[in-house]
Amino acid sequence: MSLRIEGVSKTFNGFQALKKVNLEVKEGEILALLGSSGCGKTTLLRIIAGLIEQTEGKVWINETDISGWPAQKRNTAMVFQNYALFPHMNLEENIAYGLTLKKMRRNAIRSQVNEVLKQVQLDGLNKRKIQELSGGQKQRAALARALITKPDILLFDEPLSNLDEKLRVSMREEISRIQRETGITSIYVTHDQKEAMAIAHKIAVMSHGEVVQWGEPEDIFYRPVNAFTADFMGRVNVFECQKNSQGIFTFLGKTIETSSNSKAIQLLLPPEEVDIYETDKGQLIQGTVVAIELSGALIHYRIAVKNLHLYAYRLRRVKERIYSENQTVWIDFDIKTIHIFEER
Ligand SMILES: Nc1ncnc2c1ncn2[C@@H]1O[C@H](COP(=O)(O)OP(=O)(O)OP(=O)(O)O)[C@@H](O)[C@H]1O
Repeated sequence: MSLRIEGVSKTFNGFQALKKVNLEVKEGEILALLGSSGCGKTTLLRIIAGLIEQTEGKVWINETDISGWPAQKRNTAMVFQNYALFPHMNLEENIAYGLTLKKMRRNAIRSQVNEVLKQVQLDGLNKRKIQELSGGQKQRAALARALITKPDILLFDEPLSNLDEKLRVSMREEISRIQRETGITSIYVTHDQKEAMAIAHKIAVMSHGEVVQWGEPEDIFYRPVNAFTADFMGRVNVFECQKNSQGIFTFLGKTIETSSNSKAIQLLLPPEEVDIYETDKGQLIQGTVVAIELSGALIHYRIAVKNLHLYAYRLRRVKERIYSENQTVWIDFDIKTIHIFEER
């Protein structure tokens, strides 16, 4: 099933939480709604589920306008951060709950429960009490409970926020796998850009109730439309650049080719594109290492160059030369790797 959000706005007592949001999720795809707290992600999810009603706009599933439909008619299922499992029921009863409401036969329920338990790799734990499950297992249980209803649209509301980093990584792989296998069109709310990049076919970056940019993860990461998206995607090295007296934009002595008519542009110099040298090989730019941070297999250098500070990320390999604080270094980058923002 495909999902389309058309000009959806939501106002709560005069406060506009969503402003004319337009989005589309193709059949079988995951769209990540990415944004900081309060930007309207959950509100949009709840509108799709039919838990609240939009002030204006429409929600379409395939070619059907479901805007006025009650939640129970929509065939969506939600997976929550806090699992929302029933503590007085065991695992099997929790998962069967949606089907018992539909008054299905017990044998049919049992076989479907076993099937989804297998899918989320909890098979054999049917009689476990909820409080005897780990955080990761509870999240699998919550997913199983959503899957058993065979929803047209799966809605994930920050499902991994309560888990530690290692478990988050393995669970997002798991969600990806299950989503691929079932092919259920999904929306995944998160404030974590890494999670969004890892899991989604498309990402919508939201701010103050609006979609700032919407596209493939690679586009959003490498070609953010403005400094807000760049910052949200964890991209450092955003600079402003003025036209010189000859009407040319230059950055650290290099000429930028652009057809921009404005007096100033904003650009991103990807930190992974900055090379560092110990000695001047000619045409290099002199700087001083101001700070060094180790981030897993990467070394983040902050380097003072002329009147600005820029970051250079290098892979921390055994053979890699490691520079020290206050060391004079020379840097270089290919001017073609800079990205100029469309919007300011
Ligand atoms: N029922 C409500 N009444 C009044 N204001 C609300 C209501 N629900 C949400 N809001 C407001 O709408 C805005 C968007 O809220 P929403 O929960 O959608 O944000 P979010 O992006 O999901 O944030 P978080 O990541 O913190 O969950 C917030 O400013 C919130 O306070």
